[in-house]
Parts: sequence; structure tokens; C-alpha cells
Amino acid sequence: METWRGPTSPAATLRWRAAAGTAAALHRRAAATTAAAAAVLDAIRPAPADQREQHDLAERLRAAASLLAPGWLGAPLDAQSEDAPLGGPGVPAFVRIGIAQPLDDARFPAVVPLLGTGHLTVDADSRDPRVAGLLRSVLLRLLAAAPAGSLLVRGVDSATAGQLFAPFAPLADAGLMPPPVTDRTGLRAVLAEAEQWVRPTRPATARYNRHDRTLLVVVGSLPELTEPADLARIGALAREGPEAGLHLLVAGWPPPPLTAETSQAPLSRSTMIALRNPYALVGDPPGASFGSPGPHLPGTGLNAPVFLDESPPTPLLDRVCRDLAARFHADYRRTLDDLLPDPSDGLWTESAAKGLGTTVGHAGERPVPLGFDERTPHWLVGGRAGAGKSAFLVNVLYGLCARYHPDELALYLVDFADGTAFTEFVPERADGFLPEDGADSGRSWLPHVRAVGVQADREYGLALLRELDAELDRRATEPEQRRILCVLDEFPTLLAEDDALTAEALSRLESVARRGRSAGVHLILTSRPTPALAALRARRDSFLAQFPVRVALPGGADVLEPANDAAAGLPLGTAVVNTAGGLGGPRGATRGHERMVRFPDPHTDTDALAMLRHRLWADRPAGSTGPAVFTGYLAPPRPDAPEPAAEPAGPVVALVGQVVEVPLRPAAVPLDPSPGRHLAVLGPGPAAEDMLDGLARSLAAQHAPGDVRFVVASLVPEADPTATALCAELARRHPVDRVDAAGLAGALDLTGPGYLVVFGMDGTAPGAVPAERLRALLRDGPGRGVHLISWWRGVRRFADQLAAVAEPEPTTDGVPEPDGTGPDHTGPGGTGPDGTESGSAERHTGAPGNAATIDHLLFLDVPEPEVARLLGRAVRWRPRSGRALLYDRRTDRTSLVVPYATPTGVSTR
Ligand SMILES: Nc1ncnc2c1ncn2[C@@H]1O[C@H](COP(=O)(O)OP(=O)(O)OP(=O)(O)O)[C@@H](O)[C@H]1O
Repeated sequence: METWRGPTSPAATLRWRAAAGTAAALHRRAAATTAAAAAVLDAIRPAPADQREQHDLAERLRAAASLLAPGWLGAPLDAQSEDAPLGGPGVPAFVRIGIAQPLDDARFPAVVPLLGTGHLTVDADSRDPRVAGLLRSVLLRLLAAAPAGSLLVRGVDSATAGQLFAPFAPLADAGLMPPPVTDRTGLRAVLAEAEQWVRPTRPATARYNRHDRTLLVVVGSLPELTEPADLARIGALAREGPEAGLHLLVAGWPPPPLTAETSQAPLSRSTMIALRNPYALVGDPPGASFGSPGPHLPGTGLNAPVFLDESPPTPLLDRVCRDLAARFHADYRRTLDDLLPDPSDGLWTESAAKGLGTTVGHAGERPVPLGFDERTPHWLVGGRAGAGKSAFLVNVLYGLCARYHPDELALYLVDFADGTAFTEFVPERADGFLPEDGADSGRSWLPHVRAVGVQADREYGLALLRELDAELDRRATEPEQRRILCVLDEFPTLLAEDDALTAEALSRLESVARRGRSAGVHLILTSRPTPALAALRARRDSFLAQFPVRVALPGGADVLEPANDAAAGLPLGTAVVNTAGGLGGPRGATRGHERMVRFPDPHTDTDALAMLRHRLWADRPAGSTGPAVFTGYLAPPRPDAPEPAAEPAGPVVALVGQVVEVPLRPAAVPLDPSPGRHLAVLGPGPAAEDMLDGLARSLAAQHAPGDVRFVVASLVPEADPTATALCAELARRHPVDRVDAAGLAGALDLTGPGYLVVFGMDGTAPGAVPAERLRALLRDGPGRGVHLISWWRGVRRFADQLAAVAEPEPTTDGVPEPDGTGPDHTGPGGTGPDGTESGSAERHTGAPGNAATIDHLLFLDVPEPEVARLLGRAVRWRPRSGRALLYDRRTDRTSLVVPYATPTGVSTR
């Protein structure tokens, strides 16, 4: 082995010296660090326990705890008297979480600061019974000790599907605390509400807790796979919340990291509890320390194991929650009666000449009036699902109907969503329909209500806006005293598609809102929180600028200006009413334009509501009729065919359905003697087949027995059963011939009067129906009372056959150019004055003046491009179940139709 003899050159010697110097310096530094560490360790090593001292300390801490957390906040809950009074002077600052036990026989209540200071986290979630017990007991203590109504709670609990909060259900029923959320969507809604509460977007200097309430978000367990972005939102809320009165009680924090990068830091400003077995360790509260380890040294938390409080006894929980709910009701409960004029004054005592007004709720003891006049012509109402929107509207509408005579106020009510908002205003019979004259012995109705749309189509909403626009045209020349109030519930649905209907609806809304202000036509638009509403509000030229009245119900803060947080955390039964377009105002300033009101649930006393409705109905002016009700999800029953008169007054009409229009009217095709008066139903499915069946029956009923002949052909096998049943039915009144394709060809020359009823007319072989004779029938048949009523499964064969029989086209007069140039019919400009669409003359079904054609086409389930191709122009049509598009070649107009219901027992399916 070679011995090292030191550096062998001057340069190596220098390098060696430098390395040795560095090593010596490192050694010295290490020795110094070790010495310093030993000194620190000596300083914080716990002094040997002096038992007496420990007992004294526990005693002192017990006394301190009773001062910091008196009564409900610190008492053992299993021994708490059920009669202990609820409520306290102010927001409780400290709360007990359990019992600290430094020695076997030395104990004191473990108390932590929460409200007004920061947050509390536990490292396990509500599946651990100790955590569930802790959360319930802390929540109960805070609710019982806080001044009534000052603490709002939002619960999140995914792992036990909300069971953690089950004992607090009476508070949810009372509207004091919404039911807990259990999934990611719910969590996001709670976070959004908390963010609204905190408003972190405001400059820090302007942040303050201007709420007189505190919002406590209790997370029992986070939804599985809560996304990092949402966790980050919780972290941000923890940082920003306390100044704004937002506090978090989060179990299961930090959540298990999804990846190494997504592990979460402890929540800032929180006291952390770590579970051990069977006790827990409690970290230092935010900004303070339980012990004093020395300056500049991190705190060590409470130097004693803590046994967390167990779930409070069920009877106690129940008693407290019920008492709080009852107090809430006693303090705030009002009834619809409180919003109505004194009954002794009688009905309809107010004049609508200068405007409408009603009481929408109470601010404290004071009734809050709100109205419709030039200054506050239209209202925008927002609230999440279940926020009491229907309740609020029912109050307003009954309030108005009790004050103003039906000659002074007419109501139009349309609901685009789930159809519960206006149930109150639908005088339903068992089958859902009211006779046309409104006579109904079963239910009363409000004489002010002209139309109700339940789960209405967008087309219905548009038709109503057109009607209101037309009314405003009339009022421009003939001013009207009677005011109109139109409520569009969930109006963003009307504007939901990026299409021509939305474009027209927007311009009509703008026009009605702008011109209605001084002409007595008023709007209430309501919406749940939706990005569509936010987008509408953000538009610079938004028609919502015409809506100075904003009513924010719980979850409806987005109808207010973004900087106005007055609606954050509203409980059920309250609303912020703002008459300045949702603008807020400086802190603490009295906002003359904004009130928080409480309003009653009118349905808590259904008898009183029914009596009021009955009173309004009983006093209705002579000749009043009930509202026209359009129920989007029902097929209207086919009206009874008029009894055949000895001398028929007019042509027989084929009734196909109800036009989606305001006012409602039947879609009736007159079958008069003029050439082309025939009807074709086009569509692949059974609905089209049923339509033909119903039409034939209805036509048969309009003729005296034996007056007409029916020739029925089924050219596709699937229609055979329907055709057979139809023949049997028709034969009870009229002569009927059942024919095949060959027989049909012969029947084209029927001398009349009669009907050729053909199922699956596209099912014939080419040429089976001779073009010459079909042309003659189409042109001359109506003159002798013969009409072709046919069903075609597809439009192509229909177009081909019609093209084959078409008369040679005239070279002038309204025939479209072969290159398709002509009027542009793609936008609202293609809309006729009667609310239907119009376009240029069609190509395939023959131009106006071409008599050898079928004038009336009814499309069921035919895609828009196919309809457009057939008609040779753009159409606005979305095929869907229960809807048809009726085309009238003579006027070149289309209308959306709800086909009449198939007669019960008639359908072969
Ligand atoms: N003022 C109130 N006080 C207490 N409870 C109320 C009040 N108003 C409504 N509620 C209750 O709240 C629930 C929801 O009310 P409502 O149907 O009016 O809400 P909504 O906003 O119209 O709901 P949705 O949009 O889902 O139809 C109902 O059970 C109702 O009884």
C-alpha cells in the first residue's frame, strides 16, 4: 500500500491547504449548530410534572373556559338542561370541542376560538364517529348560543350522504339552513355562495363584514375526487373569509392528495385537530399559542390529549332545532293576508291609472310596497331552485288581483321550465283542459288572467311577445287604461338557442320593455342563476337595462350588480328588493333603493288562498272567461266536431291540432271546393298515421249520415290494422270502400262527395297511381266535394309524385327563379303578421296558381332541411314529439301545431 506523502507540487499544495481550511470551517459551524440546538432543546424540554401544579393549572383553565365559553358554548351537552334558554348577546367567539386531560385526574374543557377569528379543521372526516360527534356538538353549541337568525349554516357531507346533518333537519324545514349538499355540484354551489359572501374581488381595503350575520360552512366530508381547483377555492376562502364573517369547519382536511403535486397545505387561519387513539391533538389557534415555547419558535399546540365531545343527545338536538325553527316562525311568520288590503275595504278599490302597486313583504314591521309605473316598469327576479320564487310571485299576483279590477289589469303568465310556478292559476279539470268558454264548475279562476302557458314552448313565448308588441302598436294610437302584466318564468330558456327565434325574442323583449314603460305593459322576468343570465346582463345594449327593479331571492344574487353582495346568504322566505338596477352602495349607508324583505309562503294556508281565489272569481264581471291554458306536455283533446247542419253554413274543416299561439286557436284546414284543397300528412312514424286516422273520424262526424263516401286504402302493411279499425268506425255513418293500390287508381274518379283516405301513399309502385288521373283529382276533385287526405312516410316520394302530376308551370307570376334567388326568409323578416312564418312559393308542391297540387301539408318528425328543401325556402322548425308543422301553400305560411290527442281506445298501438 502506498503512503500518501503530501502535495507533490506548489499548485497541489495550495489546493490541499484550501480544502483543509474549508473542512475546518464546516466543522466549526456544525459544532456551533449542535450547541445551539442542545440549548434550545433544554429550554423546551417539559419540566418534570409537578402534579399539584398540573391540578392547579387545570383548575385555572377550567375557570377560564367557563368565562370564554359560557352556557351552551362550554357546558357538557349530555348534562345540559333542555330548558336552557337559547340565543345570546352576540356572535360567540369561543367554543368547546372536548375535554383536555393532562393527567388521569386533571381535566379542563378544551376551548378554541372560531367565529370572528378563523376556522377549525380535523384530519379525519365524518365517517369517524368522533368527528361526527365533534361537528354536531360544535354546531349545536353555536346555533344555540348565537342571536336568533345571526348564524347561517351551509352543510357539505358526501361520505354519509348528508346523514351527519340529519338531526338538524327541522332547521332545513324552517328555511334556516338549506339541506346539506352531497356532491361536487352542490359543493361548488356552496363555494360560490361563500365567495359571493367574501367578495375576494373587492380591493382589500374595501373588504369588511357588512353582514350582520355570520356564514359557517361545515364540511363533514368532501365529495370524492374533489378537484384541485375546488380545494384551492376552499384554501382561498380560508384566507379571505374571517374579515367578511365567513368561517369554515372542515373535516377530512387536508384531503388525501390525488397526485404528489396536489397535496394540500393546512388551511390557513385554522386550529387543526389531529385524531389519535382514543384522544386528539389540538394545534395552536390562528395567531396565538396554547403554550409559550419561546420567542421565534413554532407553537406546539395544546400540551394535553383532548377527548372530543360526543354527538349531543338526540332529544337535546331535537329540542334545540325545533325551538329555533319555532322562534324563527314566530318572529317572522306572516301570511298572505298581511300583504293584502284590509278585507273590510272590499276588492278592487285601487286605480291603475298611474301604475300598479302591491306589498311584496315586510322589512321588520314595515310593509314594503313595490309597483309597476314609469319609474319601475319591469322587474327581474332571481333565485335558485326552491328559493321561493313561485311563492313570491303568487303573493305579488294575488296582491295585484285583490287591488285592481279585471278591467284595469290583465295577466299573462308563462312558465318555460317545470310548470309548477303557475299551477295556482290553471283552472284544471281532471283531464287538464277547460272548456273554451271557461265555464267550469270544479275550480275557480282569476278573472284577470288571460293566458297561462305551462311548460310552454319557446314558440309560445315568442307568440306572446308578438302579441304584446302588436298591443303596443295599437296603444300608440288608442291609449288603454287597462295595464298588462306579463310574467315569463325562467325566461333564459326562451333565449337558450343560438337561432332566429332567440334573435326575434330578444328584439321583441327590447321593444316591449322600452315601449311598455309608458304604455302600461309591464314584464316580470324570472331566472335561476345561469351563465346565460350573466351573459345577458353583461351585454352593453342589454334589454335588461329596462328592468330597474331587481328582486334577489336566495341564490339569486346575480340579478344584482356584481359589487352588491346584499343577497349573499339569504334564508328562505327573504328577498333583497332593489329599485336601482341592482346597484349597491357604500358600506353602512342607508340604501333607500334597497330593502331586505320577508315574505310569506302563500301555500301554508291553502284554504285561505282558495277562498281568496273564489272571492275574486265570484265577483268577476259578467261575461268573463277563464284563462286560455297552454300546457306544453299535454296533447289537447280533439274538439267535438260541429253537428252537421241541414244546410251547411261553411266548408267542412279538417282540425289538425292547436296552433302554438296567443290567443290559442285551432289549426283548421277548410276543405272547400277550390282546386288543391287536400291535406297530406308527412312523417315516418305512427304519430302521422294516427293523425290521418283522427282526421278521417273528425271529418266523418261533420257530415250527416250517408252524405259522403269514404274510400280507404292502406298501401303499407303497418297501417292495415289502423285502416281496418277506421273502416269499421266510418261504416257506422257512411258508405266505405276499402281498396288496394289498383282500387285507389279507380277511385280517383269518384264523382263525390267523398274522401280518399290513403295510408302510406308513398307505398305504391311508381306509376300505380296514374299521374293524369291524380292531377285531375287534385285540381277538380274539391269542386265536386272530393278531397284527398293522405299520409306519406317520407317527403321524397311525395315530392316526386307531386312533381310528376304538376301542371306545366307558368312562365311568369311568382314562380321562383331556377337559381333560387328571391326574398331572404332566414330571419325574423320571414315572419308573417299573424305570427306564422312565410316564405317564397314552394317548388315541389307547385307554385301558387298551380291547381294540381295539395295545398296543406302537415309535417311530423321531418327534419328541418327536408322541409326547407320541399318548400323551397328556409323554415323555422325543430321536429319533436307532440309537435307538427302545418304549411298552407296558399298563404305560404307555416305554423307550429300541437296535434290533437288520439281518441282513447282508437289507437291500434
Ligand atoms: N316565505 C317562505 N317561508 C318559508 N318557506 C317558504 C317560503 N316560500 C316558499 N317556501 C317553501 O320553499 C319551497 C320552495 O318554494 P317555491 O316552490 O316557491 O320555490 P321556487 O323557487 O319556485 O322553486 P322552483 O324554482 O324549484 O320551482 C316550498 O316548499 C315552499 O313551501
